[in-house]
Amino acid sequence: MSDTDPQVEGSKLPNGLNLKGVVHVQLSPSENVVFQRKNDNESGTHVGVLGATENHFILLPNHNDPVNYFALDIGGSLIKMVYLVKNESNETVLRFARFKTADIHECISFMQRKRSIFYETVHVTGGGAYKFASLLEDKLSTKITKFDEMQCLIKGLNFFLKNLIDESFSFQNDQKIFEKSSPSESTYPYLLVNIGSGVSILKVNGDDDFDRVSGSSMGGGTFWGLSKLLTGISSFEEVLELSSQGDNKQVDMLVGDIYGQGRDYKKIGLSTDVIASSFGKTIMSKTGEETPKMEKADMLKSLLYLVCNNIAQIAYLNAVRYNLKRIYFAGYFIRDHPTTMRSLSYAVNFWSAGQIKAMFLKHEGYLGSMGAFIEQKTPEQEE
Ligand SMILES: Nc1ncnc2c1ncn2[C@@H]1O[C@H](COP(=O)(O)OP(=O)(O)O)[C@@H](O)[C@H]1O
Ligand SMILES: CC(C)(COP(=O)(O)O)[C@@H](O)C(=O)NCCC(=O)O
Repeated sequence: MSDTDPQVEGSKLPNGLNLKGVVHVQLSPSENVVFQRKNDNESGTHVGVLGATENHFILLPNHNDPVNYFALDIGGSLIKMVYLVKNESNETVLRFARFKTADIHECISFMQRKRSIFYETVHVTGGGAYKFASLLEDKLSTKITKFDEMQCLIKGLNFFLKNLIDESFSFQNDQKIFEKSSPSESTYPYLLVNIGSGVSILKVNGDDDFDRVSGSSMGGGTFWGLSKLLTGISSFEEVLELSSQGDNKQVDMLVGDIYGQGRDYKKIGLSTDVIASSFGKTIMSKTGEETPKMEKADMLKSLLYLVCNNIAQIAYLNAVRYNLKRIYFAGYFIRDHPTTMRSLSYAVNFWSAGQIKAMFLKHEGYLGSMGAFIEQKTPEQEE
């Protein structure tokens, strides 16, 4: 285990969560599986193949109140859960779990099994807060408090940035370059690009001050859906693994394929190996010739580039539109996956000629659920 230095001195949120001395703990993969199974004492419906975030937990050494808290972000693809438990040493820890939205019953059983503690309400955000409200209230016999998904994303992101050292990093030459991420006034404004099933783009001006400035339907759902259709693979982890072994040049039409091998289109700054047309090689066969057979890995690499390049370009254009120099990419799509982070970083750097920085987050997939966890009921919601 490796601890980071506590950064917050004695803040206590209105909901009673004592954040003094918050410590971020990262487990090695083997420790993590044992840890999760041993402490949860269950077969591990949500454990499966873990995302990067489930290899962490956050220790709240000064929070001694009874532990009674769950928060959910129910999106188009996945349910992300943040919950508080006591560990073997009776310390309070914040933990992270995910379920497929389509398997919401597994999430509900997980919460039912932890029913030894009483909770007055469950904080829920994302579209599923509305879609599944009565199911959750019914099965959990508790009240659901709904929170706005965009508001929760910002709350969660600012919480992580303020309370954890090493939350945010850039990805340069395949290395994570961590920033001391205590946000000062100069952190704002920034752009948040949340890549979930779809993409939401928010300009964040301050702690609670933001506008959703753009979005795109070409997001994580698109990549995952087309990957399934192209390859028949039904595990997202397998898709990511295979994509990193692929060679997109077998599938994409490059500038050099159009201008002649090795030739750049210098006048407009396009080098020979720039993708001219994603998936373009598929249509380069002569009349009467069969469409060339493509390897799964190569198609997946090409598809990942297509989706990442498109998102990065829209992000870049919005950053220029609002004169922003820093873009945080988040959402469960990223999965700490080097090819994804490399591709988003490369594209932002390419389009902005190095003027705009792509940033990533350790808790990339849990901004909304963390936000819902710390969010408070407003007087309107009480009524
Ligand atoms: N194990 C997984 N199963 C399904 N999708 C996954 C998985 N891991 C990562 N993803 C990606 O994450 C996306 C969902 O991201 P998320 O931020 O949870 O969005 P949403 O809130 O819409 O569910 C999926 O569309 C897919 O691209
Ligand atoms: C509707 C959503 C906010 C839902 O969030 P998600 O479950 O995808 O995380 C998101 O999918 C989105 O912003 N889609 C893009 C819509 C658009 O601006 O074109």
